[in-house]
Amino acid sequence: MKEGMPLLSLQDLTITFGGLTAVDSFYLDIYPGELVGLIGPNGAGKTTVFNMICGQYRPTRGKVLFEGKDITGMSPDRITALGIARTFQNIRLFGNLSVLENVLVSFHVRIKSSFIAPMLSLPGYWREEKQIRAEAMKLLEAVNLHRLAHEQASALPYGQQRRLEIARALATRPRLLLLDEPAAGMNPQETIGLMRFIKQILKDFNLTILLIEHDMKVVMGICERIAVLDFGIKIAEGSPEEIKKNPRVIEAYLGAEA
Ligand SMILES: Nc1ncnc2c1ncn2[C@@H]1O[C@H](COP(=O)(O)OP(=O)(O)OP(=O)(O)O)[C@@H](O)[C@H]1O
Repeated sequence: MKEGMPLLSLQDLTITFGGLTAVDSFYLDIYPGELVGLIGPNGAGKTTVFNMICGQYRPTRGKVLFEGKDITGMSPDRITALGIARTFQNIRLFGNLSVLENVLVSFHVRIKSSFIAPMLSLPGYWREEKQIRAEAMKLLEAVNLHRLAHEQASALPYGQQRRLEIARALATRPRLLLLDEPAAGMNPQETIGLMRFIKQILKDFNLTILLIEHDMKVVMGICERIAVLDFGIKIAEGSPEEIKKNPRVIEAYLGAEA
């Protein structure tokens, strides 16, 4: 067990839609600097967990604590401002805008969504457009997309669109980054690149990452710890080695295939 306070603590997290309990009393602690995987068969409730962390869904029961603070039921904007960012299963970019413009939009969202901003009128607080552009370019450099800054986003190969999407999430300066199936639709080479990329940003941006992923090579290759959901219930948690040989996990996946 890790020492100190978890960055994110999910406690008894539960949500029902009509008669269906999509997530049932889910507990998970994530510590600063960790890269944790969240896996499970289709429909297990993984994305629903993300939606409850980020404020898209309000849990029926239970709590989301971030840095010890109860953020359950807060608006997505406020949660972003507190330092949680996410990407989606389906890439969400402004395809007709350039790579740079896509990141600029995210910076503007960050400034707008900061609930302290309107109260501050300190000179120099409001960054000039020029400074924001410089910052956006710096971010693109850090994720090695700067050479493509003026390309149209939709013209990028799939793997780079994924990186751009992650760069947009990074523009909000998160402490916690939630990645929803980042390797989906990637070819094997793009997947290897993505794994390196995730490990690199974890370090370079001082992040903590929770990752949903179906590609077991990715999950087993980069996660230190993995939680497994099946029909909304956590059936296992442990190291990749432990998860690989866990009979309940094997059964859940074999059952899903059959
Ligand atoms: N807004 C909603 N209204 C009704 N049911 C929902 C809603 N959101 C999710 N569900 C249901 O909750 C369950 C879990 O869905 P979720 O998308 O979280 O699964 P998942 O593990 O992310 O699946 P996948 O791997 O296929 O993306 C599913 O049965 C889904 O139909």
